[in-house]
Amino acid sequence: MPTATQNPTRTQTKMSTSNLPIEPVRIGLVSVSDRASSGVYEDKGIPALQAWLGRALLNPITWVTRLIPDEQAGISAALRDLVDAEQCDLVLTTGGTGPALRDVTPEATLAVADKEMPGFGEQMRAISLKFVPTAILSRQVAVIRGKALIINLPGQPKSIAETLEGLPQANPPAPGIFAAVPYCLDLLGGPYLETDTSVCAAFRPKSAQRPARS
Ligand SMILES: Nc1ncnc2c1ncn2[C@@H]1O[C@H](COP(=O)(O)OP(=O)(O)OP(=O)(O)O)[C@@H](O)[C@H]1O
Ligand SMILES: Nc1nc2c(c(=O)[nH]1)N[C@H]1C(S)=C(S)[C@@H](COP(=O)(O)O)O[C@H]1N2
Repeated sequence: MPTATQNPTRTQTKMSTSNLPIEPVRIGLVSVSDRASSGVYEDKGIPALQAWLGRALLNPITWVTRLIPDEQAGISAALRDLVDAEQCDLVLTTGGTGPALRDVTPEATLAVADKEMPGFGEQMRAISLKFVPTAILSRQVAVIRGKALIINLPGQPKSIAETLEGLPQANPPAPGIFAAVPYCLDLLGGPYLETDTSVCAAFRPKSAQRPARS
């Protein structure tokens, strides 16, 4: 069932030292799973995405969620709806990126793309190899549609934090992909994403940084 909900932990408008309010963000979440969508097992994809993003982001978040089967036309339709009608700034999918016959999330994502962003898939596979040797089986992609960034993540619920957060404390550090998402949204004219640096330090060039909050 389509749903749009507010992040209960970050609803009030906060002010920065520079007096700019923290901007709200609309995030679409799509869990692609034949078994979770038909009730064979409970969906853990959307809760895992909300848990990580709710920890990482200071912005008030409106979630728009979809739990759907591995059907290419349905996945593309959900992505178009989340970007074009629901006006999501960022859309994350989980599941359906592997080599199995029914894994078609990358094809469905590329079908709605204005531009491809290959760096995200490259970095996710590089990070994931530090967790599992089967990381190379994920064909995950990221694309721009309109002013929104759409990113595929693997279906295994633990892979969500692994790929978004990476291993920033490792030597050498392995940055997760989310560090690059705030500046990507800046370049698309989206909301200014602010992160809890203990979870994920957003990287922006100095010229794009706003004063830090106290
Ligand atoms: N949405 C989900 N909720 C809970 N667990 C999941 C979810 N998606 C995947 N998993 C777990 O991760 C494993 C690997 O995910 P994968 O996407 O390959 O599943 P799958 O074999 O394609 O099946 P399905 O599409 O029915 O979830 C699954 O076997 C399941 O244990
Ligand atoms: N970080 C991370 N990446 C991962 C995994 C994982 O557990 N953690 N699982 C891999 C496996 S086993 C598969 S088959 C592919 C594709 O998974 P999907 O079809 O569920 O999207 O993602 C890979 N990438």
